[in-house]
Amino acid sequence: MRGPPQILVSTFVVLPVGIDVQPEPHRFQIGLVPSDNTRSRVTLTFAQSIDAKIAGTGGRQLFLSGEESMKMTHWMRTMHDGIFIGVGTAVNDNLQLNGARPVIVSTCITIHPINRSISAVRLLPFPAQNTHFQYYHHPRPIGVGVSPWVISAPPPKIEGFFASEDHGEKLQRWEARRDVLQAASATVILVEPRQYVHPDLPPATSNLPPRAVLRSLREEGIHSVMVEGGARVIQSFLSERLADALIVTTSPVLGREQIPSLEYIQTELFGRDILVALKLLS
Ligand SMILES: NC(=O)C1=CN([C@@H]2O[C@H](COP(=O)(O)OP(=O)(O)OC[C@H]3O[C@@H](n4cnc5c(N)ncnc54)[C@H](O)[C@@H]3O)[C@@H](O)[C@H]2O)C=CC1
Ligand SMILES: Nc1nc(O)c(N)c(N[C@@H]2O[C@H](COP(=O)(O)O)[C@@H](O)[C@H]2O)n1
Repeated sequence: MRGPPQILVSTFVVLPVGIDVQPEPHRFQIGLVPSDNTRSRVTLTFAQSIDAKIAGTGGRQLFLSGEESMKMTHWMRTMHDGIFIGVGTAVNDNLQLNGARPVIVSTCITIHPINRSISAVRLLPFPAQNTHFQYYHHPRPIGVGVSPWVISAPPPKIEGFFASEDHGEKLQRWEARRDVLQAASATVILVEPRQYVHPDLPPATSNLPPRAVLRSLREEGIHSVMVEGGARVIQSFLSERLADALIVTTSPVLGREQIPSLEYIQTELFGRDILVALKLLS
C-alpha cells in the first residue's frame, strides 16, 4: 500500500497544494486541530459487529476487522502521537499497539478487578506478559515497541459517610502498583481525580476526567491520540463530546453468540449507507 488509505487522507491529512501523498507516515500532519488547543486532538475509533457489539460475552475479545481494515487501523495508529486505551482493554486483550506511543488510562479509585488483587505482581498483569512489552524489551522486525505511559491518580481520601477507613492501605497498594509499572519501563503520569460533589454521596464514577487527561497529554507533547476503547472509555469520551473525528469499522458478523453461523455474501455502499448481505446457515 502506497500511503494511507483514502478515507484517512480525507479525514486527517493536510497537504500543500500540488504535493502528492508520500508513503512515510511521519510526514503527514493530522489536520483539524481541536477548537480547544490546550488538549490533545482525539480520533475515536473502534470496530463493531452489525449488531453493534465491540466485545463478546464476558468481555471476550472479538476479532472483527478483516485483513484490510486492520491494516487501515495500523496505518491510522502511525498517524497519531499516541494510542489511547482503558486499563480494561490493556488487561483483557493481548495487544501489540505498534505504531505510536500507547497511553493507558487506569484508576484505582473504586473497585476494579485489578485493584482487588493483593500481590504486587498481579496488580497489573500487563507489564509481564503483554505482547507490547515484549516488543519493547525484545524488539522484533515487525515492530519496535515504545514504552507505554499510564495515566492514573492516587486514591483520593474520601471524607464523610462514605469515608474509606482503609485509605492508607489503598494508597500503599496503588504505590506498589505504580512501582511495578515503572520497573517494567512504563511512565506514570498523574492527573487530578474528579472532585466528589458531596461528602455524603457515594462517588459517582471511578473514571479519570477525560478532559484533564487530554490536557496532561498535550503538556507531555502528545498532540493527537487515537482512542481505541474499550467500551467504558468510548462511552465516557462520547458523553463528554470529546471526539474530533470518529472512524468506525463495521464487520459483517454478529456479535451475539446464540445466533447460528452466517455466510458472508457482499457489502455494498449505497450513497452514504453500508449494505451488508449475509445468509443464515441452518
Ligand atoms: N472492537 C473494538 O474496537 C475494541 C474492543 N475492545 C473491547 O472492550 C473491552 C474492554 O472494555 P471495558 O471493560 O469497558 O474497559 P476499558 O478499556 O474501557 O477500560 C475501563 C477502565 O479504564 C479506567 N478509566 C479511567 N478513566 C476512565 C474514563 N474517563 N472513562 C472510562 N474508563 C476510565 C477505569 O479503571 C475503567 O474501569 C474488551 O472486551 C475489549 O476486547 C477494546 C478496544 C477496541
Ligand atoms: N480495529 C479493530 N478491529 C478489531 O477487530 C479489534 N478487535 C480491535 N481492537 C483493538 O485493537 C487492539 C488489538 O490490536 P493489535 O493486536 O494491537 O494490533 C485491541 O486491544 C483493541 O484496542 N480493533
